[in-house]
Amino acid sequence: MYNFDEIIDRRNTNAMNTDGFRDYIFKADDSIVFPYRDEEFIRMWVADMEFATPDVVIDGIKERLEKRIFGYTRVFSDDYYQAFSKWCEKRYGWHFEKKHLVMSNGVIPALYELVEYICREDEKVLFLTPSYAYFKYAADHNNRESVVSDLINKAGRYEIDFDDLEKKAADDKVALLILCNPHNPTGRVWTEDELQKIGEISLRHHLWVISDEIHCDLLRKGKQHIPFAKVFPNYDKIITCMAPSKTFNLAGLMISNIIIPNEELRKTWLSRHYNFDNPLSIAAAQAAYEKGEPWLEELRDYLDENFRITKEYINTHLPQAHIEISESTYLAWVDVSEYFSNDENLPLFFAYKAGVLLEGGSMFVRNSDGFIRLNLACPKSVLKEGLRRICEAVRNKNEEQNKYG
Ligand SMILES: Cc1ncc(COP(=O)(O)O)c(C/N=C2\CONC2=O)c1O
Repeated sequence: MYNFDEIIDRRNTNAMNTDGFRDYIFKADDSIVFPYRDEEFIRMWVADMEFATPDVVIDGIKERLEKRIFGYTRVFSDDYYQAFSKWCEKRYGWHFEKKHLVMSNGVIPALYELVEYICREDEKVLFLTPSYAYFKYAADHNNRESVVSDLINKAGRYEIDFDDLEKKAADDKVALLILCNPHNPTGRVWTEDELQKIGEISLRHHLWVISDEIHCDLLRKGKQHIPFAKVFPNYDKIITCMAPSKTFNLAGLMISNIIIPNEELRKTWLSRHYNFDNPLSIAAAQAAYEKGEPWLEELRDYLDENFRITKEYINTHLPQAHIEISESTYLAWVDVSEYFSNDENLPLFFAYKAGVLLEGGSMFVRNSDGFIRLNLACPKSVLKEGLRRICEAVRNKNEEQNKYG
């Protein structure tokens, strides 16, 4: 019913995806001159999608536009809470109180604020690696120390080293665990047993836990998301971050749901946070939660097929690479270490040699050398061209190496 094969021109939309890659991936290094015009790149890097947001969301925005006044706005009406809370109850069997919900213009801005509100200046932030780099930046921004616990890669399935996590959590100065649930970049969907163990460690060491669940709606068919707070309903030091931004391709509308059950922390948030919201974003998010489910289910089918295509193609054309189908997200995590030395700048190699923009290597804090992360949320025709270019560039590199030693 929905056309995910449509190629949509994003030029002249101020999109990070098309216009921000030199700054973000290559640190605005003007000495790098690529043999590709910007529009010739296949873009598989930043985590937003090449698909139009659902028609029901656009209709919701249009309906609000027709009210024609866009003054100071906040989520006052019960409608928004009803839409989002019903979404969580239906899809995750999880209920939270209306007074616990606060709004943020992004999960990352929320992390930046919450690290400051939760951690004293000499306290530390703990998270699992490889990691989305902004978990570290949230600590750095607040001059709080980061402590990391490396995930263990068991033949492509990442698992938590609970002994190491416990050891790090036992440090009296570690005050906060930022949990990525589901996990970016490995795609893991944590099981109830894993969440139980994480929670037991957190409670034993009196940690605050921010459970960043921004990817929770984008699971492979058959997988089930479990909100961390659902496993520990009586522990009020858990903050849950969810949003329509990844699910419905709305990241530019800057609206996220932050659930803070702890009264004191919520009071701090409400007194310190700039507590106004964009009226068009509220309308978009509410429409998404009320009417977006059919689109989401078709999107999930499309992404599942994109993962199948990607695994098959890489297994065929790069036999020494290793890829497992991610349990969640639209991000494939590919081990290409057999083809590269550890110090290779993978994003630079693939941008220059393949005309593909991707993230990888040291962009995920640590425990990620030799890996590339591919955004598969694009039309199949674009995906296939990107995979063709990636594999051809690696094969050519290999042939050159074999020829010249
Ligand atoms: C785990 C996680 N949390 C938060 C965010 C961003 O939240 P926002 O501030 O947009 O609400 C992202 C986006 N991840 C991205 C964005 O580009 N590349 C990534 O891996 C994410 O992966």
